[in-house]
Amino acid sequence: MDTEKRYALSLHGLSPSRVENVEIQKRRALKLMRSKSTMLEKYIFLAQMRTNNVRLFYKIVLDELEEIAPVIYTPTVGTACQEYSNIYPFLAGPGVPDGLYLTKDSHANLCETIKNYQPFADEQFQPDIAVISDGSRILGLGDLGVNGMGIPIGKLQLYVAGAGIDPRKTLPIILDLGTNNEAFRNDEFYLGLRQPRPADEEFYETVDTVLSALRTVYPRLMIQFEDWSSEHAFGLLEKYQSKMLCFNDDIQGTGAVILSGMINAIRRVEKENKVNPKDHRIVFYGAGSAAIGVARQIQEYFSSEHNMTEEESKRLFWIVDSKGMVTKDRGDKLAQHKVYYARDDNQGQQIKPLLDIVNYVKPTVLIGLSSTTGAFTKDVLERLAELNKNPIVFPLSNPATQAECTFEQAMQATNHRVIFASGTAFPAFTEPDTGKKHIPGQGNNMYIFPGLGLGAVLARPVSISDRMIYMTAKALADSLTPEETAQGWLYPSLQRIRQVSAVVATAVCEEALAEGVAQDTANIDGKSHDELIEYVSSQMWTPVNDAYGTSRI
Ligand SMILES: NC(=O)C1=CN([C@@H]2O[C@H](COP(=O)(O)OP(=O)(O)OC[C@H]3O[C@@H](n4cnc5c(N)ncnc54)[C@H](OP(=O)(O)O)[C@@H]3O)[C@@H](O)[C@H]2O)C=CC1
Ligand SMILES: CC(=O)C(=O)O
Ligand SMILES: [Mg+2]
Repeated sequence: MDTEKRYALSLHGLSPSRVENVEIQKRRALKLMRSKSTMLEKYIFLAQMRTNNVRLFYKIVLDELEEIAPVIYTPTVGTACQEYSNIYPFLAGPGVPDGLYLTKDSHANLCETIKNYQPFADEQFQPDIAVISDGSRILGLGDLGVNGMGIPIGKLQLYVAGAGIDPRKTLPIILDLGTNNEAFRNDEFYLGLRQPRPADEEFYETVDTVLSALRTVYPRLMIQFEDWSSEHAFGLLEKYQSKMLCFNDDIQGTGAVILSGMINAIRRVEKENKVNPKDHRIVFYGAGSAAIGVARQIQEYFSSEHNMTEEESKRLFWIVDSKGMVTKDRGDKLAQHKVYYARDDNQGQQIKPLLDIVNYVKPTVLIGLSSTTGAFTKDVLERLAELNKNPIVFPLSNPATQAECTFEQAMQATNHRVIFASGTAFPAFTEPDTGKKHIPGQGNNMYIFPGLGLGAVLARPVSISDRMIYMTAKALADSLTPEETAQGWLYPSLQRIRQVSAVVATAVCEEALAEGVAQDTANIDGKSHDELIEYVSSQMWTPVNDAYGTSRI
């Protein structure tokens, strides 16, 4: 802050005399952050910086996204959530809320409680996007109750960094309905309700009340459901998808991002190994919200782009859950979301070990969304490499501790032939003999949700259709530069995240216009594709053009 401003605001004499620009502030902050010995300490340091100096925080996040994303997002956000009740008092500054905490008791004056989250007391800055979780399935770490707040916060930080949503227009929400995590309920430091989660009737009624209140207070709000257990994730999506502006990131965002990487992997093996796309056989290890969401998107791709009938495209998938391969005649009552993909051609065979399933199916693609560390063993990976010149292996569970295998394990077991993407970024792998360096893909919904949200905010469709989600996947797949494609990458460089989000947001606007459901058409209708990308990009908030949230120095 310059000297004149200090006088104007009566802040003169309250800080050292030197007036600094944001570049030197950034260098100092990075030096301090890098000196921290653990990732959690870095997380706490950055959370404090966000409270004290939002502008500097986002300058650093944007400029150094590849270094900072693993701190504010997966994997460290997983540790932060596990520790949230222990670190919470040291994260935000006094009087600066980090998000909106709702319980059933807030009901009496719900709208007032929602309005009470006003870090920016200005009509102009009403929230555009809320990310809401009930903390029941936080990454692959299970029920973390109120500690799950780290997830909505982290996702919204990526909305700002990735798609230029103004931080003043973001609303992180945790709906604290208790927790079934007994260790937390017995922990003296746990900050949430110490009661078991309610039965379904009360659950759906409470969520309904909260969503109605949110929409009453902020009628333009887009709501992202995040990390709700699969038991409820599908039910909520089905109930609200066509009724309000919302989507489920774990089902739809993940579906789109993985389809996108899969399109590029399929193109690669078609070009290099002449594998006919229709000959793919895809095993999903895990059958929860993420796996089924991904399967649905990939199926849509085969139906739309490869003219397969629904029955043909459905038969490309074998789904595996904790009891083994999902079949119609397994003898247990399948959860509703598993029924569609349950096989009926297994001739009575029920197979459980993954290696046996691989031998039975002979897959070209193995996708992990099971939160089961190390499930893709050396034997499994070696067998895939025998079956395929370039096996496609996506261990997508988060954080890295839950991943089905590491990049190094996949490279070693396949003689460096694997086509790979994981949910949390793994380090690059260097071939010991040749020194050739391989960069793994990161199949994480962070490539989709920021652009999807920005597109929804700009076009304000009545609701988010399945086709819009599908179009984001195609746009992301086509967003790679020729250099990125030549290197065999499945996803674009994170450094280009804003360009990529502009392309994704444009796809949403175009599809909303095509479907005739866009409500804010004045600025987007009648523009060419390139003009629309330019317009979308021009709407992104940047920390350098805005003095908001600067510190006192
Ligand atoms: N990369 C990305 O962008 C994303 C990654 N994810 C990750 O996906 C994972 C799963 O999320 P979600 O689907 O919501 O979670 P769920 O807990 O609903 O699903 C987990 C699934 O894995 C199955 N499973 C558990 N143990 C085994 C086992 N030993 N063998 C085979 N299957 C097993 C479960 O079986 P059963 O049904 O029998 O219990 C269940 O179907 C999480 O780690 C999450 O972080 C999620 C969203 C995005
Ligand atoms: C990335 C994400 O949304 C998850 O792991 O749940
Ligand atoms: Mg999630």
